Amino acid sequence: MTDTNAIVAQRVDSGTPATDEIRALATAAGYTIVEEVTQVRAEDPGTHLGSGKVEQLAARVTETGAEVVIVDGELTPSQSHGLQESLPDGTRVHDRYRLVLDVFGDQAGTRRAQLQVELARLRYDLPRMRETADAGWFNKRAEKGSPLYDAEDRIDRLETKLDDLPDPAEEFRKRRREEGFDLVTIAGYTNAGKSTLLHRLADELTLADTEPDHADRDATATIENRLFETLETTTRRATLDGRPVLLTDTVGFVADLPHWLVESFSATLSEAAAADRVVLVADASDPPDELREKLRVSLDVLDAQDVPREAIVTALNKIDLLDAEEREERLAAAADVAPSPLPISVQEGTNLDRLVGRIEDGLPTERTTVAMANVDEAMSVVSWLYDHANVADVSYGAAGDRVTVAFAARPSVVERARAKAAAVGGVDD
Ligand SMILES: Nc1nc2c(ncn2[C@@H]2O[C@H](COP(=O)(O)OP(=O)(O)OP(=O)(O)O)[C@@H](O)[C@H]2O)c(=O)[nH]1
Ligand SMILES: [Mg+2]
Repeated sequence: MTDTNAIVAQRVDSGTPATDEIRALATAAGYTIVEEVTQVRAEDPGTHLGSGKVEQLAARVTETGAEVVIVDGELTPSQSHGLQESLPDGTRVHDRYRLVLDVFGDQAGTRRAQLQVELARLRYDLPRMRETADAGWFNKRAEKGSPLYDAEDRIDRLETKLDDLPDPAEEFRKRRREEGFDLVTIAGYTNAGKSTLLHRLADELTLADTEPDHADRDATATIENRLFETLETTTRRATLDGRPVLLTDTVGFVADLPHWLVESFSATLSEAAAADRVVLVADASDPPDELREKLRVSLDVLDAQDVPREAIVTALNKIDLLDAEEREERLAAAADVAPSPLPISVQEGTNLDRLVGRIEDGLPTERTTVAMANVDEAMSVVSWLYDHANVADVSYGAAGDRVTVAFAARPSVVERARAKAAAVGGVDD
């Protein structure tokens, strides 16, 4: 964490400036905010803020001794440069994306996350380096040892390194999948309640939790630190209506997250692609337009990962914060972009049974029967099936010498049931 004084600057086209979110982000990145400067006007192509406002900002930087100016928005490389030139020497200018990268950087706990953040930073810095490079320097960019060459070279090497780096969590999931577990991934914007949902569902564990809780953060974290709380995927075992699944929590998306940044965290997104079901969690307490937009972006990201739409269950969380009219309004807004969104409150447990039902609906099942000789051991197979499958019917044939069980279960359970039946004298049906 840095301990640096910063001024927050925000420009809005119209309406009223609101700096809560950018302040929370800046604080999470370790900055002490000593001042804020806001403006309502059209964007200035050269310096983002209007020239009068930039002068005022420069004066405030001098008076407060702030080292950094944080602009709540995306600055083009030339705007960054233009703004920097207008501020006292040595003032650093960060935009919203740079800040997000700082927060990610501070919280990156594993080697993989650190490399991903470094890669994202370089992808962000590269066009800005090109912008500030003088012509002579720019022309030499192909030469080894020049900053641009080094940055491009490092990007290439980081991409290769990340491809080659074994991911223990991925290995774990792969193994479990081979053992026949269904995979359910929880995705969505930061702060939507994904981790809360994971814990809620995983709390209903009936089997021992086999994986260390590696990515859970300090429960005493301050409210500011809740943004991007999850930077590593966490997988827990959960039992949904008697069916064991692996539930994976993922890194939250952020508003206006540019694509290159999303791609830098594609390891987390590939979790979504590998899953049987994706629960897309949205914060229903966001204003309707924002809710709709966040869902749209989330669905785009999932589309880009080739997640089929049928595999997605959309949940509108935190409805405990809304009255009946607001709920209707949010549901209508969400339904514009995502089919049949389900209103839930993880905190109060509202509609979680319906959510579990919808998750289950899409999991692969096979309907079949096994038949066995009616011997004592056959009864233990029948009771095993009651524990692991959805048993529709048990019948004993006319002569009472055979047992036939009709059931539905995921393919791996079917396979195991067949093996068990064969071991106690299975007969062809
Ligand atoms: N009112 C209300 N708050 C909730 C509910 N579910 C979660 N929250 C709160 O929302 C905040 C964010 O929850 P998290 O579970 O950390 O969100 P997340 O989606 O994992 O966020 P990132 O890890 O940052 O992506 C926390 O303060 C939760 O207590 C809910 O149903 N109602
Ligand atoms: Mg989380």
